[in-house]
Amino acid sequence: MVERPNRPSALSAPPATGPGPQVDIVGSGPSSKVVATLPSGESVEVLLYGATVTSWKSNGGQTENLWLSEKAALDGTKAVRGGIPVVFPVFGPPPKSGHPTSSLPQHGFARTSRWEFLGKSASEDALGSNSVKLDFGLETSGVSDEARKAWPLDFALQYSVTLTKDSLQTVVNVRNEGEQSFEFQFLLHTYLRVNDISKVTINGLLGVEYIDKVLNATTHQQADMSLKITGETDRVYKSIPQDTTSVLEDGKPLFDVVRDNLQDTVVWNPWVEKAAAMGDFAPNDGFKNMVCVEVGTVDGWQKLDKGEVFEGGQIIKSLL
Ligand SMILES: O=P(O)(O)OC[C@H]1O[C@@H](O)[C@H](O)[C@@H](O)[C@@H]1O
Repeated sequence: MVERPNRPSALSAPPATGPGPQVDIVGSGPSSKVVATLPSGESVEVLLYGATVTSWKSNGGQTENLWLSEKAALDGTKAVRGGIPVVFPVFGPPPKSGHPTSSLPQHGFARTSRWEFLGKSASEDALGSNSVKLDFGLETSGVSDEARKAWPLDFALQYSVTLTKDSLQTVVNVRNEGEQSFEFQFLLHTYLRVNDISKVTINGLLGVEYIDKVLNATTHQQADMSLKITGETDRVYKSIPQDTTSVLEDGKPLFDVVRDNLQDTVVWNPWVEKAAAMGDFAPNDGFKNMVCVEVGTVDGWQKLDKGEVFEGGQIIKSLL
């Protein structure tokens, strides 16, 4: 073999590519869901009804990070009690009258509409770690006649759910497809699973102003570094400067919830009486195993003119 002095050195071999993520559509009709599993075992399940994430497992598939009620309706008859329902175009009860959302039900129609699965894209980083992104779409033509009549505006939502080994990213893209401008609110109603609510602390809200819905919607300021849940809690933290809200249990970090272009966060736990009053909340003492940390834009309204787009979302890191 002729030796060439300037022979290029051998290119390093590309990393061996193992099997990629598995994505399946399971079930049929209103119960259809998309299930994605990484080769390392982590998984996510997204019901087409509401594009509701109903399960997210990390640690090779051994740790469920989301709380889902044992009585959650998963057949498209009712918004899912648990997981990550998508709230759009209004948060909470709509303004009583005089606003375009006034005739809509609490939390709008996105969580009770059937979304379309737009497809998956998988990727692998330099270290061979996989991720998978699932895209879902909902537009004006996909909502019920009732919802369209109540909010007759042309919109398109794209919702992307990306699973990595230790995180779940959920991002929405809202587009005004019509001639008229519109206003909306958006929120990701995430039910995080915890072992014992009495040991949970929530950090990252110090100094932030909040509306306390349990105290007649009065305004307060978070004075303690750590928020503890010791009773019914329903607070809207507004315009939070720091982008991460951390959930700890027994002093150990459980989750970091990182907001992207969403300024507000609702912290909700129904506690004993409210939990018992909800027909789809089970078991009754399930409130001990969950806390909702709901990122969103719900203080005031986002306005989109014709053709404009808004994008916002979260990354939840499982730190267990
Ligand atoms: O029962 P729903 O409509 O799912 O709402 C649950 C809770 O959702 C929270 O986001 C609200 O702040 C609470 O006031 C509300 O009770």
